[in-house]
Amino acid sequence: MSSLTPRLEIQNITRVFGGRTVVDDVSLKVMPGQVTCLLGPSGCGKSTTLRVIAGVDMQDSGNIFIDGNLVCDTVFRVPPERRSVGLMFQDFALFPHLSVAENVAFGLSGSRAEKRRRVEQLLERVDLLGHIDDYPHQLSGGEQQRVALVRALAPRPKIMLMDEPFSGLDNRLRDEIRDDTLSVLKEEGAAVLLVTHEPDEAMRMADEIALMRHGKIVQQGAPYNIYNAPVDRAAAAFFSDINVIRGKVKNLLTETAFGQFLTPAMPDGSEVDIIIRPQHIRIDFDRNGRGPNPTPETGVAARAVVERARFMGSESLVEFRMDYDGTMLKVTVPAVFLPRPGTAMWLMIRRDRCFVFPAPGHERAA
Ligand SMILES: Nc1ncnc2c1ncn2[C@@H]1O[C@H](COP(=O)(O)OP(=O)(O)OP(=O)(O)O)[C@@H](O)[C@H]1O
Repeated sequence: MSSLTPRLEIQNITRVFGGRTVVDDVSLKVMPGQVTCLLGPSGCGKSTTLRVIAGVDMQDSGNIFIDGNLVCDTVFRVPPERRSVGLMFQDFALFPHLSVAENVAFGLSGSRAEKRRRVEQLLERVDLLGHIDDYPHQLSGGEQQRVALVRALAPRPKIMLMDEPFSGLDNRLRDEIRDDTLSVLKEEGAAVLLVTHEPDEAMRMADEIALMRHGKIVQQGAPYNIYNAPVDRAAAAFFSDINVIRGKVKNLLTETAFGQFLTPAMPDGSEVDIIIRPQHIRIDFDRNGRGPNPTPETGVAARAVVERARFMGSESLVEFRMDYDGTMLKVTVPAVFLPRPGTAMWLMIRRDRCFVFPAPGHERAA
């Protein structure tokens, strides 16, 4: 096995329920020590993909390899317990009648002393050695989650499959447990495939994100790339609020309130959406009806009037109506900035942060 062999590889996995294709030709590789997040809206087929990899469900077509060895096609099938896969599912509760030590030791083989050493090592790692003889009902939700994590990791699985493992926890606790979990996973070196519908969670945990929609992976890459180079409008909108500036192509250019944009791939007369995230719009004050001078980076400034301003804690959200065509744009500004409704201001957009896509209904024209 070369160091380039993926720990997990799935090829063209398809799963159909009652005539409906729920997982549609999904291929994916996870390298040793890497955390990949399968991210997508509810019902897009993430959990089904994970269940197929775990071996608790079976694909209708496609192959699964672990360390380059086939573990399942539609004929041959290694049973789940022999795949060296650790599972941490939402509803994968601890055994209530077993102590913490017995829960963690559950999947372990070896002598009593060896098992005890591994249990103690892992419980110490997650600061729960003091609870080794407790029962699950004596632990908080966060503590139970950490026991479930080390129980899954105890037999040193090659792959950890995690399905929304933090969803039962409150926000503050969740951030802490996510970070702890990530460092334990990295130390143990397992390849991780984590299912989540929360972009923040995926960005926080993943080396690589596979964005899934309607059973298909629509984009895959490092969080930075997925966020900054989305494949389409829906992929952009999945990660944050977006603003849409619509225009019509004429002679390879699209005229907007912010000046002209090059839109060479779109035919004349077709409509395009220029997408910009709220944090990439800059604001400036009105100087007796005049705004800042154009720059290559931000293009032409456009006048707009404040409709609403809301304090959001670490930032403020200001909504503007553009003088140009009445389009509403959302802008986030760090710290407290709450201009009164009706205030005229000038907006500039970071041109390097704009994404241009064909408007809905104009996709084929591109
Ligand atoms: N055993 C099954 N029989 C029939 N339909 C199923 C079965 N399992 C899943 N489905 C359907 O397949 C679709 C995808 O489900 P899946 O649980 O994989 O989605 P998901 O992306 O993980 O969503 P969620 O985040 O809500 O769990 C859903 O519409 C679901 O109802």
